[in-house]
Amino acid sequence: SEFCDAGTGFGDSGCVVSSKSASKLLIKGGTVVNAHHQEIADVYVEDGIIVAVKPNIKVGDDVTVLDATGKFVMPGGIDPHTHLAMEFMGTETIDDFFSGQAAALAGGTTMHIDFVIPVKGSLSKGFEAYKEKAKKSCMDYGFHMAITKWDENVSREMEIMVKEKGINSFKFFMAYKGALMINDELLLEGLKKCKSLGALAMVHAENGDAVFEGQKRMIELGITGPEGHALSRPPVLEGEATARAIRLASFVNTPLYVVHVMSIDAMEEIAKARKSGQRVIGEPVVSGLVLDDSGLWDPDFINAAKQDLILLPFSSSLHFLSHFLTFVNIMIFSCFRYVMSPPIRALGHDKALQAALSTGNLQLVGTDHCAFNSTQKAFGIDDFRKIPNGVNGNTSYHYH
Ligand SMILES: NC(=O)NCCC(=O)O
Ligand SMILES: [Zn+2]
Repeated sequence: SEFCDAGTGFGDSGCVVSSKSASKLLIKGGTVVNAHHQEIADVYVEDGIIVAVKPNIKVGDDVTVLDATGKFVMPGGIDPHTHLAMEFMGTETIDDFFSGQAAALAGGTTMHIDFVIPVKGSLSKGFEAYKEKAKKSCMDYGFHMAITKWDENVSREMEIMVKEKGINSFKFFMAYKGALMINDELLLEGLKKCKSLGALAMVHAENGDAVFEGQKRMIELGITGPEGHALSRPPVLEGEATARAIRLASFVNTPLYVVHVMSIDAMEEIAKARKSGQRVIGEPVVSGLVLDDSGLWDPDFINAAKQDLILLPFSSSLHFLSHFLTFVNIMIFSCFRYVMSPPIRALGHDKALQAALSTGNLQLVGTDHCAFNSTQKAFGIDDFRKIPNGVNGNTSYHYH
């Protein structure tokens, strides 16, 4: 593939790195962007290691030269939060370890960390399954692992993951009642185990019991559309779970990583804990940083529909019908596209999260890339609770 040819081959994918292109490479004339500044310069690489960054580097014929004039040359991004080939809510994400990684590479991300989901609670079975899924990889990746139940075996397997498989971060879902959700007792066991292993505990922080209650309330009120998703799991439930996880981590005295911080409520809990000296990391995601919940409500639905219909080339009735159905599909499901958990929040949370990132109250950005197509999103056409949760975002990771 073109990705393999670019010298990024990895794993069992059959990629072969050509010796000429990989051993000596000059990236010429681009705008080199580093943390401290940017300048037009050449980048000389030998055996995968950057040897020099300066203007007008002269090289011999044995060096592969890439002309980067007019382009930015910057370090590859590391996306700490993705879900590729994830089986979730009765379906599987549309991006697997090839298509998802190809999308990431196109946007300048060169490494990502995905979440292994245990198989019936078994970490080793989950690990084997994800190793298989990842065989088609075309870039670097690592794994976190979710913990979805607790017993002696899980405890032992956590040790094996850390000591033998190179996984040292474990995620606990405080939401998705009846599926991935764990209770406080399990969270405490998990935190203690992470502490004893020197592993990092991560939480998806929403109060799953209250979300369940909120969802029932929406359905009783007759609110079945995507806006019910946001209304049923407001920021207060994210703030509550974030505060609870932080306090339990403090009780156990172990570090905590809060994934996809979507609200001011959660962010302020993290900021407060950090100020008091607790080791807590907060990760906003691209969708939460740059979008607001207006996509879920879409007030222009009818107007947009009229305009597009006039432009449609309907030379035959069949042609018209097919365009119309495609159009309806796009319009209806455009708001479904924004359904993820915790939800994309009302205007204002995005800017506050950006500010928290720039002042250091939040530490790193992920994408939570978890893509479903419109057919999959349509599972929830009559009931927002059945819309597979997740948004895309890994191609645009670097642009934001
Ligand atoms: N975030 C989301 O909606 N989907 C991915 C699974 C998760 O991280 O909760
Ligand atoms: Zn996620």
